[in-house]
Amino acid sequence: MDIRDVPEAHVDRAMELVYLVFHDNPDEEKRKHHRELVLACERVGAYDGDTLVGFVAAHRFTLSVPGGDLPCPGLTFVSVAPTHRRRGVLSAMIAELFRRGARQGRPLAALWASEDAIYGRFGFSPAMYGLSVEIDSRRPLGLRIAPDERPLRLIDPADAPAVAGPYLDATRAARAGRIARDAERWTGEWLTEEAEEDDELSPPRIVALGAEGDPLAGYAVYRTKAGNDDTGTPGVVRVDELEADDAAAAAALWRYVTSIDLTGTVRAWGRPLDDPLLLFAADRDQVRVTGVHPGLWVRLVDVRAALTGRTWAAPVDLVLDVHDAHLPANTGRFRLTAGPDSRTYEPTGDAPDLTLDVRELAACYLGGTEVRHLVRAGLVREHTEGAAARLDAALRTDLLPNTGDEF
Ligand SMILES: CC(=O)SCCNC(=O)CCNC(=O)[C@H](O)C(C)(C)COP(=O)(O)OP(=O)(O)OC[C@H]1O[C@@H](n2cnc3c(N)ncnc32)[C@H](O)[C@@H]1OP(=O)(O)O
Repeated sequence: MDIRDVPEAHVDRAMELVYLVFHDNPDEEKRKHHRELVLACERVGAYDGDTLVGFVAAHRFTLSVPGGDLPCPGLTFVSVAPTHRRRGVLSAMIAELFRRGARQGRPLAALWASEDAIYGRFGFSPAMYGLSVEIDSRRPLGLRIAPDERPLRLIDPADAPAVAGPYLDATRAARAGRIARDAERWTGEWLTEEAEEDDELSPPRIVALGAEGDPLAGYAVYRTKAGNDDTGTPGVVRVDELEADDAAAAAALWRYVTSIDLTGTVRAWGRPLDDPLLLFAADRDQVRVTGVHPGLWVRLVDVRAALTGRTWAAPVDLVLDVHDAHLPANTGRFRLTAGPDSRTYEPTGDAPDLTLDVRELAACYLGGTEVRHLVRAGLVREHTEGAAARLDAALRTDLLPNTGDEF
């Protein structure tokens, strides 16, 4: 098997492989869109002779980490021909992407997993969890706080990247795990006329809080679906994104989406575990969490660059004994020292305070999982009492990591 770049001339073949393995047969417009997306990606293929039997595309993403941003390829369209499964094709393609990432200064990699069982073995872990929320909006939303009363205005989707884009950049900096979104990603992924998974949904609507000319206090992107009088099914509002300065601004936006005429259910997916809505809702029978799911999976491809590329909430000085089955440079004992202004991660011969796999480090990296919980689960070994708690204190972030940006 030959693992190499997939040239532009082979992109149609690559997409046929993708549609084959995902049981998909998209219309011409979607094919065109996928082609454009993939052309902008890094592309690795597995060739058996001249036949393309494996394919991975990697978006050239930037991910917010505590205190900054790091380059983070976003793996997608991962496909291996049914004739070539379980022969190590995916493993070989991932190994190639890791080698390139480490060489080219991209310390992270990320993906959304189609199946939980696939990616842990490659050192990926869910770095965050998301909530599905459903609100019964046949009655006014009960709130324990007063909503922000500034005016709400609808924004033309064509203006959203310019109006909401800078706002999103600011919220990205405040919450780790979020992908930078350029105008192409806004229009090509978030604001497509038709929702990919449900063609009954309306085009996207964008509502902003704050008078024209004033800075935004928040915005929501949502789509609606008409109800059915015959079956008594209420109309639905699907909230794709809702960002707000503070709880009062969030309350104003949730009140808006729950008061749209001819709808009776509001659904939101990928909400953060610490969503203030769940606390300021007056009636949790009205605002229900209907699911908790793993969010973005992250891999520390270059552990040193990843750990020194984020800021730390508390001083820490610990020896980590890290195991990485795929990237030997990450394996070994390293002393992590970090404080508000400095961070180092250097090889050491000192006795370890914690022993862990690179996969566990990925789970904790953005503050989405506590090291102590992994110690209790038998996945991290604590040699020095209190070491896990000290690492947790340093990893802690004000807001839990979250993104609903699925790719
Ligand atoms: C980010 C994304 O795009 S997610 C989408 C992933 N793609 C799909 O689900 C499409 C359909 N599936 C496929 O194309 C393929 O089955 C893939 C890509 C999931 C796996 O490709 P393969 O080449 O078969 O994987 P490979 O042979 O390298 O497997 C490596 C190991 O993972 C295991 N593995 C691979 N796929 C799975 C799976 N779906 N469930 C459980 N284990 C799996 C293999 O058994 C093997 O284990 P081993 O090392 O103990 O022997």
